Amino acid sequence: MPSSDPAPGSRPRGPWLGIVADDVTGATDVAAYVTRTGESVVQLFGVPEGSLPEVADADCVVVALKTRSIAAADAVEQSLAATRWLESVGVEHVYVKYCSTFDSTPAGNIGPVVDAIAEHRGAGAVLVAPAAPENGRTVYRSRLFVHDQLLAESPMRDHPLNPMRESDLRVVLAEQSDVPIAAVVLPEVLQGPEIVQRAIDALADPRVNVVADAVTEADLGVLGQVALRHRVSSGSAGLAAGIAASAGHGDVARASALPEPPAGPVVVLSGSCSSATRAQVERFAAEHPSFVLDPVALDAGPEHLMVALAFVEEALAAGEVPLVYSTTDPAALVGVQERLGVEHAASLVEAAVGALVGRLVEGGVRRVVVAGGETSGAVVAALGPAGVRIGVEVAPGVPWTITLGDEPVGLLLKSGNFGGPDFFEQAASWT
Ligand SMILES: Nc1ncnc2c1ncn2[C@@H]1O[C@H](COP(=O)(O)OP(=O)(O)O)[C@@H](O)[C@H]1O
Ligand SMILES: O=C(O)[C@@H](O)C(=O)COP(=O)(O)O
Repeated sequence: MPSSDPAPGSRPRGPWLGIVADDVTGATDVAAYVTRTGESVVQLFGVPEGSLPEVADADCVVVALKTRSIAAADAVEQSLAATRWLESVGVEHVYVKYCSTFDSTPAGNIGPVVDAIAEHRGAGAVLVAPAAPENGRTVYRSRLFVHDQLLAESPMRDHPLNPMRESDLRVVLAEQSDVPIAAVVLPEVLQGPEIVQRAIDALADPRVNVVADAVTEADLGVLGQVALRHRVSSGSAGLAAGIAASAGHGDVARASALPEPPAGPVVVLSGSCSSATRAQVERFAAEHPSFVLDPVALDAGPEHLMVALAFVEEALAAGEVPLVYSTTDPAALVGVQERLGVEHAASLVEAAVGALVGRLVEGGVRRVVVAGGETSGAVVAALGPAGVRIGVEVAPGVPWTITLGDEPVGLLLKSGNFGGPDFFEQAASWT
């Protein structure tokens, strides 16, 4: 039987919504969406050791993990640890945030993580709703669209780590999960939460993952009302905002008074090879000093990284906003991956970006713009903040974040496919 949570209504004290996000940019995306609804949101990197003062005052806590592309068993273990921690601070609903393009492989990690958290919390039905219409992700008849293309026909089919070659989410999920899969289709969603809930209640299986259609924010509002009746739900930032809005206790004034990043030198780092980022890199590199980080050269020894660092320091000294990127097109990427191995190539880039950002922040950089989820994970791991406050959005789902602690740094962590062609310019000239 689906298990029910306390009904939405008066404002709870302390965090009521806990989000386990499978990468760092996905976490900032969902944090921004929930922030918009007037809830106060704190984003943490990993599971904290003890309590944090910022958490007690928050309505929503997002735990950003880096579990999207690791072994499923590790992803499950970390996600359960995050869930337990969120439960320890009192959250009522646990939301599993994954990519709006359902980034995963037959080994996981969406299915294994959703199933493990659902089992841990004794959940019955879990919504699986990755739609994020504002960023062009819609789900109809369980097929995921990226703007006007089916997922499997979109640039996601060439993703470096998880090429998505199937658009029917029931098929994708069935490869990763033994739990029965059902669908809630748009005509049901359009009839409102009671009809959706009735459809779920009519399902024979006590434990079921329910792929839910949604093509508008209003659809996600309906699903949000349904999700609030359950202990666990899952999707991208879209459904999380639907849940937060449906809870109905957001403080609208708070959403319009968000913090700005600290002033100071800016660098742009890009390890994303997604199509949106490629266009952003091309445009920014035409106007600003830029350095190509080459995994093959990184593999040859430390010199390439030293050259990159010197290049950036020189540009900063000249008052420029430098760009360092490994961003490349699908054909070149395949060439590098065949030569070095997918994981080794990625880890070379990520280690280099991490090493660079550590030195640059030590040297006084106060705003770091990063493209790519895994790449952002490497940046955060290198800088090591416990968490961030959520600031103003530069593009939908891409907010400035400000590190907690004494010497705040502004981090703008961009999911690969987010932002328009001028995104880096917008970020670099942000006042
Ligand atoms: N030139 C390259 N060759 C091989 N791998 C690369 C290259 N550039 C980036 N990568 C790797 O590709 C992955 C891109 O993923 P990510 O940073 O999450 O970007 P996105 O958000 O676009 O998915 C990272 O692991 C990164 O290290
Ligand atoms: O849901 C989304 O699309 C994003 O929040 C996200 O997770 C994107 O992943 P990356 O492109 O790997 O950052």
